[in-house]
Amino acid sequence: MEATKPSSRANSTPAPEAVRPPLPLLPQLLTPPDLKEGFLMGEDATDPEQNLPPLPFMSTPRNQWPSHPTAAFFRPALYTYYTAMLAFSRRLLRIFALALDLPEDHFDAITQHPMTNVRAVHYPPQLSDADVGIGAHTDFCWFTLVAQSPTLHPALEVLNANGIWVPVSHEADSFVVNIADFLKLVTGGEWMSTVHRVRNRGGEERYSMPFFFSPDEDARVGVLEGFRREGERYEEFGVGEYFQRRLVVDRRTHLEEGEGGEGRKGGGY
Ligand SMILES: O=C(O)CCC(=O)C(=O)O
Ligand SMILES: [Fe+2]
Repeated sequence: MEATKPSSRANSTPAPEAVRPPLPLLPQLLTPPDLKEGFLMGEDATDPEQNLPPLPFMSTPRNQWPSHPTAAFFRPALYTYYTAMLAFSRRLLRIFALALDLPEDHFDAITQHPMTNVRAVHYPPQLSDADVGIGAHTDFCWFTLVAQSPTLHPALEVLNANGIWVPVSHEADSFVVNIADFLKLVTGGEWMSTVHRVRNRGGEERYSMPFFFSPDEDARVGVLEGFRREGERYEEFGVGEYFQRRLVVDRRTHLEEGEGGEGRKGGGY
């Protein structure tokens, strides 16, 4: 369960400002099914650290920084991380463009003021196998870079093509790179979003800091020319709109949809 899900907006077209609501703290979420707690921050044109031009859909503050004096270190520390991860992600997106036989700057035009999130998450040890840190899902961004704390028992698991859950051990000085829905969408399903989950069953505290990197909220995306199948009709759709739909649809429901179907006319989401 994520505190950011705006459940009351499920049936209404969101006002532009409402697509990405203010980012709340994620306190006291130690209730099943998701056994985790954390702080969420993201792109916010009202935070001077981000140096963003005025953007009409981002005119009210989103990030909610703790104000207690003991937390004074937190905002600069997260911004140091955020700034480095944003630059790194932009470079990685260019590498992915080259890997897709596209000019390296192909995605730059729709990733000018990208939707971004850093989550600083704590997973307490699970007391029961019935609990989960975070249930099976794919991420709805271009890709996610996950820094995870070392635990003897790997807690992050990814689902391979044979339906086997593969544990992802901590490796020093490395990130886990999860390909996510927008890369799946533009490649017509050729690149799959990584299905993953967290089960912290080793008795240790676990911390992770995923960085989620998406296209611009006001961009439109569709299946790339080179990945279209003959005879299929394709449509573009708004990134913010897709994001909103994913926020209000349970992630597990999404996993039941036809793989690679999004972006194809009639595929739906
Ligand atoms: O904590 C992790 O390793 C992954 C977290 C995750 O998948 C998510 O927040 O979407
Ligand atoms: Fe995830």
